[in-house]
Amino acid sequence: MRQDLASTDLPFLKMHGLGNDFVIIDSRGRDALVSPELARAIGDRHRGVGFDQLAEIRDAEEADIALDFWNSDGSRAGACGNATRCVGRLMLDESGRDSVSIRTERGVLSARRAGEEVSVNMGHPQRMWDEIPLSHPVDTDFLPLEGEPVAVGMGNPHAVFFVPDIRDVDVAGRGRRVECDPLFPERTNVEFAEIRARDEIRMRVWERGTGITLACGSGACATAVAAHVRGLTDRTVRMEVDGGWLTLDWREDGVWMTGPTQTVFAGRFDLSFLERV
Ligand SMILES: N[C@H](CCC[C@H](N)C(=O)O)C(=O)O
Repeated sequence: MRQDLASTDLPFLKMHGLGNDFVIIDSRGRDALVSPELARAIGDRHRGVGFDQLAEIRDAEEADIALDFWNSDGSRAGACGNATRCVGRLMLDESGRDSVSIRTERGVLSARRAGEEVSVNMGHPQRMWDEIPLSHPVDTDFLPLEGEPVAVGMGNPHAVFFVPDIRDVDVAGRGRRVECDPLFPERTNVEFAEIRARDEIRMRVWERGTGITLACGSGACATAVAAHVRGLTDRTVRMEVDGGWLTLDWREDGVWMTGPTQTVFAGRFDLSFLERV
């Protein structure tokens, strides 16, 4: 029976960047196949495979590839820095080049080798209330919420709180509440950051549509931008997240993020799994 199904098996790759974990499906040469239902089914850590985000690779005309991102609740994410670095790693290895271009909802991003690690230019941060987006005009440097977070868009919305001691923060409780605050019409990702030095930040994250994750690349970029905007750090910082360390560098051409990537395993979904979706 399984052999009859073999031709309809769907291969995927499980990768992670600092424990921010992804299922990657390569749809080059065919139509996109991921739907909200399929994303939810694969994203279920008990009945499916489980992931923080699903990334679907697609053909692109103006870049080497295009990438679509899905959260485990079936919603779309406009940006996903760590998955961009992971797929960047695949494309750098596949092409043998030092740089590849990746089209995402927020534009064409560039991924480069950085020794054993991968750097991605996540583009310019969005600071206008309607770009992020927020529901009405407010000071994006000090949002009118308890704790006065900074609002930053990196192709997806982020609210960054500065806290004296990260160990005292109820990330799930506060994250869940802020994610759905009416100030954010498309909900928001929520970061909590403790400044350790002008070049070092400790950050924990609650991701929109996913919950607590060990790392969030776009969230790390948003946090570095927010800290610099508030005058707390320089333009280059090292950031410790639950899954390890990233380097963020806010340059003239955008926010560069550098860190490790890892392939966990290659798997296949069989037709019976897909038919249950
Ligand atoms: N983990 C991702 C971000 C996912 C953001 C997603 N939760 C959203 O709805 O915007 C990253 O490395 O940037």
